[in-house]
Amino acid sequence: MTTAAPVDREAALQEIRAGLRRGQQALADWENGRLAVSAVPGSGKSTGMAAAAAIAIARHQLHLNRQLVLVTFTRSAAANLKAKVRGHLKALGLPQTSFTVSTLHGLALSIATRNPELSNLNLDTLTLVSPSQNNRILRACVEQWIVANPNSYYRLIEGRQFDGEETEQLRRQSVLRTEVLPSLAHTVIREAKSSGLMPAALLDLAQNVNHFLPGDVEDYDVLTIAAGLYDRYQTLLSQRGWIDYDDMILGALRTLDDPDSRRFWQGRTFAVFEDEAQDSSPLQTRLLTLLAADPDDPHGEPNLVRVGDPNQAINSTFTPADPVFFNQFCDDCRRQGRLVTMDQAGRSSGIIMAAANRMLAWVNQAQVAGPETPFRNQAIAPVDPDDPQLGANPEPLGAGVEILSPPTTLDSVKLITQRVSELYAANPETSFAILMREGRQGQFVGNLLRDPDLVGGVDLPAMGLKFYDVGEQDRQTQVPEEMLTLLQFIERPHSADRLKGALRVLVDRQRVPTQDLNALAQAPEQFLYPGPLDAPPDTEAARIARRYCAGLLRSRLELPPYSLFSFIGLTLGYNQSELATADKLAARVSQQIRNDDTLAAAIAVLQDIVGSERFTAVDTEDTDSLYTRPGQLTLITMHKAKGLDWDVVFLPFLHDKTIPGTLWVPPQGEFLGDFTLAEVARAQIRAHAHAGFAPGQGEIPDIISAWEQAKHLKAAEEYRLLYVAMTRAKRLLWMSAAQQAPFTWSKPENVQAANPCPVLPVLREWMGR
Ligand SMILES: Nc1ncnc2c1ncn2[C@@H]1O[C@H](COP(=O)(O)OP(=O)(O)OP(=O)(O)O)[C@@H](O)[C@H]1O
Repeated sequence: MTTAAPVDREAALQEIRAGLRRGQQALADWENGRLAVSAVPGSGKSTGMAAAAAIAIARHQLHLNRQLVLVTFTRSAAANLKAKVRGHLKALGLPQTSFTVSTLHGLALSIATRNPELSNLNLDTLTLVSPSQNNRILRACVEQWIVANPNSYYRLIEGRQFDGEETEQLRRQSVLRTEVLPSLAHTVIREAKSSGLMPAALLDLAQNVNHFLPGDVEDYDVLTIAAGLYDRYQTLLSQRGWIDYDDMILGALRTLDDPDSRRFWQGRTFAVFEDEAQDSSPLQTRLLTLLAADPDDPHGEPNLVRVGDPNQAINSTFTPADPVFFNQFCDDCRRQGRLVTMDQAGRSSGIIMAAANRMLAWVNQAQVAGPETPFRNQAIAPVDPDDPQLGANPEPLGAGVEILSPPTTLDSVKLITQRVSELYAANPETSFAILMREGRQGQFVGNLLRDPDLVGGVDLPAMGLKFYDVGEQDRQTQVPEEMLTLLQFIERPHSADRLKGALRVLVDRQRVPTQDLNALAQAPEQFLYPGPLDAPPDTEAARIARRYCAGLLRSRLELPPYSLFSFIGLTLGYNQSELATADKLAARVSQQIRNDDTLAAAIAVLQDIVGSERFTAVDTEDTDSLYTRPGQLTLITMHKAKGLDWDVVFLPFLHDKTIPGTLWVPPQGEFLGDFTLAEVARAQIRAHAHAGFAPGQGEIPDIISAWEQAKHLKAAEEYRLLYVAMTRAKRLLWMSAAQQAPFTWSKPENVQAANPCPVLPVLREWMGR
């Protein structure tokens, strides 16, 4: 027998550290307590975090019962980080069980479901409410609220003025019942719940709202209405035994309220490292801080390392995440000498970083998004000459930054095609992306690019360039196939093939540990229902597999085929969009089996769907690298592009109507006033959540001030989104605003004169300096 050569651990540790740049090393040198790492785009946050994790594991000799908990925002980020940490641990000869990597919700769910009696969440019985079920619940809440609050409802119908005319009354009722109130409920529940506010607390908050308004402005007591809707929502969810995403976090927090449980989790958690910390809600941060605390010194410093870029916070208008919180954490840490700034980035050419810096400085100084500045004052710097990253800060292509204003949006696309063909001809290994603000712009571009005649005869595919339209591909997920595999197992669990198929899916989705599935599947009956004389594999991994399989089989007895889809989605740990796909699939299948509502019929329909071209499963192993392949032009939204990069990035439709854009009051809702109730309520709740976080915050603003704040919030976020988009480019950042642009992107052919986003003239002037 040969033994592996002993690892010179100290040398290996030094080597890992030497592969880091300055800011990353400061992260790797963390020893205990809190640490804030504020990082610029392209600075290598995950590279730094993976190395820091491995070093901490080695230094503190962590193991299965004393682990480092790494938290990331998405599952693919979790997979990437895990692979990096594993690589380091292998080199160090350290146990792979010394750390976990999960998404925040994944972590919360494992804490909550380990002690169902404390969290009230039981993995065997809970159902994650799907988006469409959620919509139905919201509608039900609205109907119940109307019955219980006829006066408030009538007050809304009256709006700012009303002459009592009957058809107008009916129209207003319909707008309120189907649009305004469901949207208010949707926004408020999310916002309040993730800020840790339950309905009663929201009602209290409503008492503090300033109602001194000018005489001509209608007031509606929006938060009281919102609290009423929220209260009903909670009741309906619990009656049905459903949970939403925030309940997972709340369930975990309830578990940690229990002293024994808290001691258990805190005891096995040595420290928490959080990535993308700018995107966490207050509730999520509370969970991580609690977990990171020392059980013997609960009020001492938690071992909590939070890494993020407040300037890339782009979820604040649809989640309660707000860069205010992470900025505050950074400022607190700075006062104690616990702030690391990772300001060197190797991704882009100097001119691209300089353009992003110029944009950031101008937006902050011009106060284009209200009195608060959208960005943390933090410039991106190039790396040192001896930086470990090969080819850091590459030479620019062309001018590095190119800004155009062609006559129409069609001309923009023609210019892009032209530029791509030149650059691709010069170097077929170049990666390209067109980043759009909204999906409909993507459809417009996609349609043009698929027909060379429309774009001046340049035939990119004929030149060999690959084309990846992410919006289009998104529909092709693995969801249908996985559903089919699990339903087939549920239908015939005693078939070894089907059992194995199901186990493979469970392993691939990281529900069940990797193991020899043949050993489990060879005798399905014994594996699933072992009798006293049977000796099925009895490892921990096998027991986990059995538990999942038993849960699936039980669901067949308890649920109609339609509901099995979301149950399976939950079992497989689907993310929100995958759950939405599962839901859509369920709707489609159940429509086709209306007359034969059986599992067999559902399977037959699914087989058709999976077999058809439209739903061909894509390989989602590593979507990031699929999006950024060399020799490919990728069409993707700015939001999705976060975290990725390309040699050449096109930002074609930068008009002021989209960036920063304006908050919109739909015409049918104008009878209420020049605002939307949902945005008003959001800003009011946020003012409360930010109390103590941002200067001057804390008072709950009146309806008019709240609407003003909502506008600033949106503008600030749009500028950050533009910053994210600009910093995706490595060697050429191409930006344009056509002189004419569509009034709405649902009708791209209807163009009218359009102004550029105010950043463009500023950058142009700066370029010509
Ligand atoms: N120390 C290093 N040595 C070698 N390569 C590095 C190092 N640090 C970062 N890189 C490389 O730099 C690139 C950018 O890193 P990464 O994607 O982690 O940046 P980021 O900070 O997450 O950027 P963003 O926030 O803009 O998405 C990656 O290709 C990574 O491999």
